[in-house]
Amino acid sequence: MEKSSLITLALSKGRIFEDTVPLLQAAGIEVPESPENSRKLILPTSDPNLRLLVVRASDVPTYVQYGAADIGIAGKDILYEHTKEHPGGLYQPIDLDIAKCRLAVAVRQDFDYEAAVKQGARLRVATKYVNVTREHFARKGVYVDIIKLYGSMELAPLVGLADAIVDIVSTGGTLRANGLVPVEDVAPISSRLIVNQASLKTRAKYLQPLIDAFAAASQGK
Ligand SMILES: Nc1ncnc2c1ncn2[C@@H]1O[C@H](COP(=O)(O)OP(=O)(O)OP(=O)(O)O)[C@@H](O)[C@H]1O
Ligand SMILES: O=P(O)(O)OC[C@H]1O[C@H](OP(=O)(O)OP(=O)(O)O)[C@H](O)[C@@H]1O
Repeated sequence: MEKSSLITLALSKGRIFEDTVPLLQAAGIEVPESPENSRKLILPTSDPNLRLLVVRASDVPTYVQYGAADIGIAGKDILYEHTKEHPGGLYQPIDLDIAKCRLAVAVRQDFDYEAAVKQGARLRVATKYVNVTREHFARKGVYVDIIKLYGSMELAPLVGLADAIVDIVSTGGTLRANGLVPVEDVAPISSRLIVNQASLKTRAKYLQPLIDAFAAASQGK
């Protein structure tokens, strides 16, 4: 097969993979192996022109930006952080309306967030989402010290590492299980299709039909 006809799509395993398979199926593309039952990081599809790269959710924009993948699927939370630090190079044509959740500020049940904000106290906020958090509190005019974490943010207020966290909330179950409450929404989140801008120019013939198929499948959900 001519190399340039092969399209590489980067995505993460778990919820994004699971929500993407039905979109591919709607486009007539089957994925015979899944990251749940295979250790392979490059997965073929029933379309000989399309393969999948299984990478960490936070790494998807990097693979696409550098052209190691032509196209990818990433949460707006990840995209926001990535594009702040590495602007340009990524085209984000479609909101796929999958992996829906929200970014929110949460605190311990016994922490009076409104009072702390009113008093103009300097808040310590733990998060993986440093840029979106800095901008959120700057908009509110609240001074914050941001502590970068890579996961299990819910722990930080429980052990005195932070007054508040900014994290993903969906059902609210994780916050509840840890005695935390959401006090403020930061941004609604869903996943977007992202495309390497150079690939789109040089390989539109192969990429555009796939982008159109994703658009149709996500609208028909
Ligand atoms: N509970 C949830 N419900 C719905 N969508 C979610 C939920 N948690 C995260 N997401 C969305 O799904 C995306 C992928 O989440 P996933 O848990 O697979 O990766 P991650 O653990 O956040 O990232 P990484 O592995 O790079 O640290 C997130 O970027 C977010 O947009
Ligand atoms: O409001 P909820 O429905 O409880 O969802 C929120 C949780 O979901 C995500 O964690 P996930 O389950 O993906 O685990 P991980 O990101 O730590 O792997 C996120 O980091 C929150 O902790």
